[in-house]
Order: sequence, then C-alpha cells, then structure tokens
Amino acid sequence: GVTEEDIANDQNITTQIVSNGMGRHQQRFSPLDKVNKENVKYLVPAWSFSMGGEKQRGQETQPLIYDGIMYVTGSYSRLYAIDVETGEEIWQYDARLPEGILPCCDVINRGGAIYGDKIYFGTLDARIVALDLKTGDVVWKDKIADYKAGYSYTSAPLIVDGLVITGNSGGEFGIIGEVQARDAETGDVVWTRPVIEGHMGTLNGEESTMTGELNATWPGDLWKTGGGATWLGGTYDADTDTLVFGAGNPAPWNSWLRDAGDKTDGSGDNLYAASRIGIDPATGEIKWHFQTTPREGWDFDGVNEVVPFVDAEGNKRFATADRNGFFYVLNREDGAFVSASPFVKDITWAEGIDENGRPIYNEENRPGNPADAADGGKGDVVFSVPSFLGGKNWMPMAHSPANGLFFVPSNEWGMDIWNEPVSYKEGAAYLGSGFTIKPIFEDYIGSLKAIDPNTGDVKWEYKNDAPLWGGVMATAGGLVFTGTPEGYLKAFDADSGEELWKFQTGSGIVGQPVTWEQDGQQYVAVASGWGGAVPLWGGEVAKKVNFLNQGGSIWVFKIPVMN
Ligand SMILES: O=C(O)c1cc(C(=O)O)c2c(n1)C(=O)C(=O)c1cc(C(=O)O)[nH]c1-2
Ligand SMILES: [Ca+2]
Repeated sequence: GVTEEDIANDQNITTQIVSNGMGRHQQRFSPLDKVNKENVKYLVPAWSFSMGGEKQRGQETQPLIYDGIMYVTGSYSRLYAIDVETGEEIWQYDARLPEGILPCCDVINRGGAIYGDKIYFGTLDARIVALDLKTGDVVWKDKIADYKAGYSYTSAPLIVDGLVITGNSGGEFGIIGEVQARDAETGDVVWTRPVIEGHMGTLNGEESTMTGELNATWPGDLWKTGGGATWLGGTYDADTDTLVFGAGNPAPWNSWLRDAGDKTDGSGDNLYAASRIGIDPATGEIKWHFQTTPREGWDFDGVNEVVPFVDAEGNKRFATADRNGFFYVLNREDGAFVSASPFVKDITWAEGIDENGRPIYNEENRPGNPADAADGGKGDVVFSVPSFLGGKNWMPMAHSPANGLFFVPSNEWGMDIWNEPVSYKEGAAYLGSGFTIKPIFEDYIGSLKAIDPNTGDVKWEYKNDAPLWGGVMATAGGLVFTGTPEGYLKAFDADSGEELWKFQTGSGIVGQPVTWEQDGQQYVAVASGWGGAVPLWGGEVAKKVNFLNQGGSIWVFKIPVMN
C-alpha cells in the first residue's frame, strides 16, 4: 500500500499520483519531459470514460493514479476505479446523498487521497469515507458535521503521518469553519480545530486549551455563526511541519453586522475568517495566522491554496493568489508577510497592501450599511472589482521550479454588490447581500498569467473568452496545461505562453489535469464536465456561458508509439 514516504515523495515518483496537488507541496509540477514543447502536438486520446447517468455536471476533480489504476471522484459524491491501460471500470462507489444537501456552489467534488490500502474522500452531506482500494467496499465512514445545518464537503482530504485531515464547507450558511484529524486506520477523531475565535477544539476527546483570545475581534454573539469555512482543504509543509488551511468568508457577507467599531487597530478584524492559518499537525494547535481581508465584506474567502516554494534568493516561501485579487508571498517559518502584488486589473476595494500585509481599504467601495439606507433596508450599491467569485477562485495554480514562475488561472470581472438586513436561521442562506457579476472587458474574462513570485511581474498572459475555472499543471517538458469552459484542454509553452496544442473534450473543463508515466509512456488526463459556481451565480457572465453543454467524462492522452 501507499506509505508516508510515498506521499512525501509523490512529486518524484512519476508512476503514481496519490495526493491532491501532484505532490505534497501542491506545485502541480511533474518532472516528466517525454511530452514536451517539440512533440506535444502529437498528443491524442488513449481513451475516454463516461461518468454516466443523469449526474453530468461540475467535474472539478483531480484523478489519482496507483498501481495501474486511476481513482477519480465524480460530481454527487461518486468515486470510480478505472484500469489505466484499457479505460475499463473496475468498481464504482456512489455515496447516495440524502435529500436536502446544501452545497453553495454545485454538486462538485475535487478528489481523494490514497494511503495504505484505502482511498479517502469527502461527500456533499459532510461525511468522510474510507474505501478499500481493491474492492471499493466501505472500511469506515464518519460524519464531519450536520448537513442540515448547512455543512458540506467538497475538497480532497490531506494525509499526514497516518492522519486523515479534512476541512468543511458552508460559509454561506453561517457554519463554523473547522479542521479535523482522524486516524486513517480506524476513523477515530484525534483532534478538531475550529477556526473562528471563541470556538473550542478537542484533543483526543478532551476539551483542548486552544482558546486564544476569546472572540475578541467580533461584536456581540456574531462569532457563534461566523463562517470561515476551511473548504479548499489545505497544504502540508514538511520543512516546517505545518498544515496550512485557509478560512473562507466571515458570515454573514454584510460586513456592517460584524462591525466592532474600530477599523484601525485590528479589534474588528473578525479572526480567523478570510485568513491562512498554520496548524501543528500533531495537536491541531494554531501556530500562526495571516489574514488577507480583515472584516471582509465581498465574499473574498481566504481559502485559496498555499504553495511552498523557494524564491530566487533561496528563501523558503509560500505563495497564494487570493480571491481579493492580490498574489501574496509569505514566510514559511511563521506565515509572516513578505510581499503582495495585484494579479488582476482595476481592483477597486483596496489601494494596495501595506508593509504589514494589511489592505489599504477604499472604504467608499465597501458595500453600504443597510441601517443608513432611506429606502427600507438596501444599502448603497457599489461596483467592486474583483467580483465575489474572485480574481482567482478554487482552481489551483501551478509552479515550475524549472523557470521559477507561478501559472495562475485568474478572471477579470466585477460586480454590483449591496447589503441587506439578515438574521441567522440554521440551514438557511446567511448572506445579507445581493450581487450581479459583470464582465469588465469586452473580449475576455479568463486570464492565465505566468507570475514571477520574486517581483510580482506578469511574464505572459493567455486570455480566454469565458472565465477560467479549471486547475493548472506544469511539467519539466516546458509545458503548462489547463482546460477552458469552451471545452478545450490546452498546452502552453511555459516560458513564452505560446499555445502549442489543444483538444476539444465535448464539455467545459473545470477539472484539474495530471500527468504520470506507465510502461515508459507519459500520460496526461483531465476530467471534462462544465459546472461549479459560474453557471449558478455568474449574473451577466452566466448568460455569456449558458450555451455550454454539461458533461461528465475523463479524457486520457498519450503520444502513440509507432513500431
Ligand atoms: O464559504 C464556503 O463554505 C464556500 C464553499 C465553496 C465550496 O465548497 O465549493 C465555495 C465557496 N464558498 C465560494 O464562495 C465560491 O465562490 C465557490 C466556488 C466553488 C466552485 O466549486 O465552483 N465553490 C465555492
Ligand atoms: Ca464563500
């Protein structure tokens, strides 16, 4: 079975992919170069696999590869084991979701994790399931939280030292973001770490001492339903033995309801919502935090992936491209701020980021306070860039240690946003805001950017008509792969951005490409199946993409060998 050592070396063992991010540091970089700038034009399908039935939408998954078998999750909490050579199904598991699940942003799943003789994945009714790799039989299953209260689960779990580590979703329902660790063998909870100040965790069943300053940065009782969903999973940085999880938007969206009075001294920041949090994997203790958007008010979830890398001077750093439109570099030791630069154009909500990493707010661009409104409760409407779906959303970027660049799937768009009164009701949407997303440029929304993390400079850009919503992968063959809602899997020259290859998969791509080698040949795979948040919440942009067909299939490519 898969060992801790396998996971630690996932990036270098090119015959398997056992974790999300194609390696523990989630750089989504493969050292394979058999497919490269010269020959990528010969890449053709080896097989395609249908996820079947009526459940054909929102395939955001990243396939895993182990021992000649692809393990891939599908929408509606399904998992398939497929023979890599033939494309034939070996087994499938369907979590059979109850009526009344409440995912905010489509029926998606982003993938699983393999450890020992089991594969682990989470379900939209907020459970974690361990299946036997060979048979697909359930070995254990546990509830992360109550789906009736608005909790769900959409991302791939992390495996660290025999623990299965999960986040949660539900920030739009006033849930409490949490990170949980379970024994991979038995499913027993080892620790839990809620990420909103004031909520306690447990350590081996005992109430922990991890209380910190109790709800100091929240007014009144708002911390009790404060959001901060840890919905995009996390990263494990082995060099500093730290789990890094992001916490999503504070709840409700209407930031005036979370106004603790002072806006300058940090006492109204609503910690640790919209933050990255460094956690000790053995105990769940919070070691550090970095808040990207204090007293957040635009749904700028702080969850986007944090990728360990080494900068030009040899310093150990993290990079993360936030929903709020800024690309941050942090110190890996303590999460301290190093630099930030805008990666989308015309940001309205902040002038920039100061030397401490705090946004320099344009307070007049904060959606207005409904309590000040004359017209019966709707606050002033503002036009904000980026839109709430972010300069970048969940779709992961890639990093090439070969040329030092980050490849960031971003979107250039804005929104009309306003606040409204709202009160908390368990299991009901808890926003207190309304919004309409709009394009800001006529000819494109999606923008894949190659960013130099040492300077923040954009080295090249690929513009796409529809918003980009799929993961990115880089390879030692000098290639960058990503998919488009228009249905193409594309390969670009990692140094120049020149488009070198494309293939039409028949539905929009919101999946995460991977590559590996088997029997001496390099394979590339991606899930195709349009969906996710854009068609549901995209306002005027959704109208622009509503001709796109839904779908659910896996595409696998290789270069044919002539003999
Ligand atoms: O606050 C949350 O709990 C939460 C969860 C999720 C999710 O789990 O998919 C999304 C969001 N927020 C969100 O704000 C968002 O824009 C979003 C887009 C998507 C997607 O998969 O397309 N999920 C989510
Ligand atoms: Ca959210």
